[in-house]
Amino acid sequence: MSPRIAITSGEPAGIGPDIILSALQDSFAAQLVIVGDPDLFRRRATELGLNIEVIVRDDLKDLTEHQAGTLQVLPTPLANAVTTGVLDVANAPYVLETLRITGQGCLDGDFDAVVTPPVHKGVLCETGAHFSGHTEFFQALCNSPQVVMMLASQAMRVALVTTHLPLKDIPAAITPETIKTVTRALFHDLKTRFGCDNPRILVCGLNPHAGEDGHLGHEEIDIIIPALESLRQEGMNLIGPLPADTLFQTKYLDQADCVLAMYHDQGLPVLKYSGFGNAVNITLGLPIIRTSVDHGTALDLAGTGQASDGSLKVAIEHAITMATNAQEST
Ligand SMILES: NC(=O)C1=CN([C@@H]2O[C@H](COP(=O)(O)OP(=O)(O)OC[C@H]3O[C@@H](n4cnc5c(N)ncnc54)[C@H](O)[C@@H]3O)[C@@H](O)[C@H]2O)C=CC1
Ligand SMILES: NCC(=O)COP(=O)(O)O
Repeated sequence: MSPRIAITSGEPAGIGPDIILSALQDSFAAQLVIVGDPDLFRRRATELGLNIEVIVRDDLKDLTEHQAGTLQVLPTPLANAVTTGVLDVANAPYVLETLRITGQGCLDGDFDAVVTPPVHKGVLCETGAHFSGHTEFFQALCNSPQVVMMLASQAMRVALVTTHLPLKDIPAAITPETIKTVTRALFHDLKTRFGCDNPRILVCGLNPHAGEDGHLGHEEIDIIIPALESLRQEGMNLIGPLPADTLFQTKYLDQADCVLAMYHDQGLPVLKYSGFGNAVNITLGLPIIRTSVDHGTALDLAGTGQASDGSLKVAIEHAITMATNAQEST
């Protein structure tokens, strides 16, 4: 049976609904179900001039294979009607509820994977919830000890030791234990989910020039090098730490299955420069499959028809492939 993929609506005022409506005009070999408010999609389709049929599915048993040009929606009500492009904190609980329903549905076996269009982290935090990202939300929901954010483009995969942290908190978060648990989770998923038999991981230093032998910072000598050495004793193929400013070149990337960056803005700008709009964000270390887009809510583009659906299509295709592989391996 083809996999059943749940797709959240993302921030309702942003481009999430637009890219869903646009992407689902294509065919996908899966049952796709949107968890969101059907009226949101009907209104946005009208605004965008798209002719797409919104089918309400109150019962998941009624889901069918995706038909291009249709949207099957598991209804979840918004608090307020949406003004396109304008955030409304009253709708933030709706966004969180769609994440809870889809994450729990994956844990319960109702869905084979969840795909998440972008949410607005700021408006979710305004509810008083501490929301730094889907990655951390699903980690908490699944009670997972260690998750890893990994983005993949045609050119490269980039995983992160730390996720959504203020810059000032990063050095303290780079500990031997974090490096080891993140690298083990990455190594495991590269083998089991991405078919890398003996994953080769290129590791960035934290400081400029990877610390320049201790003259530009000590984290490499005190923490990163010993942690990598200990992981090598476990049989992992690790290269580095290398200076992050020169690591992203073909000579090194061609030797590796993934780059491990120490923090968000060390690795992701390079990946996004090479493939913005066509990359996928995958959370590793979860008991469920979760993929996402490589971009944010782009409130400026919502309702204009100018938002690219490329990354969402890649995220859906990755979720289908990962879910199919998981079905075949059981
Ligand atoms: N997966 C997620 O939930 C993510 C959510 N965000 C959130 O999105 C919000 C806005 O973040 P920004 O940094 O402004 O990033 P953004 O990605 O929303 O926008 C950055 C620029 O890229 C353009 N852009 C974004 N997506 C596009 C698309 N699909 N097609 C064409 N152009 C596109 C925008 O118009 C803007 O010029 C923040 O609250 C952030 O936390 C950001 C990244 C990922
Ligand atoms: N820059 C990637 C990003 O912020 C996405 O985070 P998440 O919401 O997938 O955890």
